[in-house]
Amino acid sequence: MTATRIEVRAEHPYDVVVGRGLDGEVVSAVGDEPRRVLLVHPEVLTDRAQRLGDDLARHGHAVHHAVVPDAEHAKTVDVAAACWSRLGQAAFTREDLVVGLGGGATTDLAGFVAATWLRGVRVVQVPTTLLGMVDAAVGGKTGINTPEGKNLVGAFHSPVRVVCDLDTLATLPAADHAAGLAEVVKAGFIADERILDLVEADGGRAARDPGSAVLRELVERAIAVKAEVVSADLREAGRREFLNYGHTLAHAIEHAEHYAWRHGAAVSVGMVFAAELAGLAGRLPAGTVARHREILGTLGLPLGYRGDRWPELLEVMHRDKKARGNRLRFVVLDGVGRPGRLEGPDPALLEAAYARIALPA
Ligand SMILES: NC(=O)c1ccc[n+]([C@@H]2O[C@H](COP(=O)([O-])OP(=O)(O)OC[C@H]3O[C@@H](n4cnc5c(N)ncnc54)[C@H](O)[C@@H]3O)[C@@H](O)[C@H]2O)c1
Ligand SMILES: O=C(O)C(=O)C[C@@H](O)[C@H](O)[C@H](O)COP(=O)(O)O
Ligand SMILES: [Zn+2]
Repeated sequence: MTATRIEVRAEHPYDVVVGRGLDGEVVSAVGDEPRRVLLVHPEVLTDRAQRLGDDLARHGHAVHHAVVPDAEHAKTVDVAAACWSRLGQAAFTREDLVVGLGGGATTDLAGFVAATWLRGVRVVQVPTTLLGMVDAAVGGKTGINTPEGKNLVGAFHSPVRVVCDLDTLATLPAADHAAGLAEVVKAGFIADERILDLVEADGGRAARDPGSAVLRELVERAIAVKAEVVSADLREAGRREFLNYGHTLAHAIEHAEHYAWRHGAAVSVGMVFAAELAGLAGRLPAGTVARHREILGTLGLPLGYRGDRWPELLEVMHRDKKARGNRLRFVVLDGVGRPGRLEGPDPALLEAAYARIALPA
């Protein structure tokens, strides 16, 4: 099956390549001249990293492996510093490259290391989770967490290519697959209703099948949504905020759970909350609010969170990047494909919306 190429027009244009058996796309993105390559990956992907590293070495590149902690544990200043040390010891120059191989946490870290080393070296992103393919590795947002919150330190740094090899999804645990579908559904609600129709068609079965043609269409559609938004507003001066649908509450939940929750699971809860908020504000019909619960529920994603944690969540949400001064700002929908903002909502409205998703402790 031929690969699909979706272009992102950022500081430089680059392709997101979707297909199967795509290691050659990584090698060609690194280029013909011999380079030093830092291949950043978690231990769970060592075999895959070894194969890719050998391939790069056969093409004359000097490959250095940086094995980083799994999942969100990778997104710390200590791990970034360990990567900078590897780059320094191997005398990486501005001609050399970083390759991020892994889920969104790994590609966020690898992108951040590339953004900061010598004030910016090239990065090739090779996402191995559904979430990484449809969202995290695309668009050049890179970052790490601090004790105060998620993604509080980072940089916009576009990759030179994103290589989405669907074969890698065969080993992805079902819960991580579902988490990725949450971001796919997000793209559907903000910009592409066909995504929602596809998920609904068979009660989500095809979407949950990593080998299905439906999943491939969902992946390509979600990437197309992100590529279009990022091409129009790379640095989030306006429209890019819509990609943050559901994330204001989601990031606070992840923080409250010390990152034991998957990002996509938290985004699912965050979208239900945002839908309830828009419903109570009189902006979204009850049927569309219910559609959030139906679709996300079908995919086995959570729809609520502990009621007793509201004060803590509210405090953390004030550190959201969309907040201005003491005013919270939420992305809400005025309909499917019609995202907008809710600025400085009345605290009673927020609490009422939260009451609708609150679960017993
Ligand atoms: N930069 C962005 O625009 C952006 C967008 C969305 C999400 N994110 C970030 O992405 C992260 C979440 O990404 P994620 O959901 O990919 O989680 P993750 O990176 O934590 O990966 C999930 C799990 O899957 C494992 N894994 C990865 N590939 C595998 C494979 N092929 N087979 C088996 N196991 C595999 C990982 O080791 C990990 O345990 C969060 O940190 C989130 O903030 C960033
Ligand atoms: O690309 C974007 O822009 C997004 O907001 C995509 C989100 O899915 C993603 O989780 C992002 O990392 C959140 O960004 P942040 O700016 O809120 O840290
Ligand atoms: Zn996200």
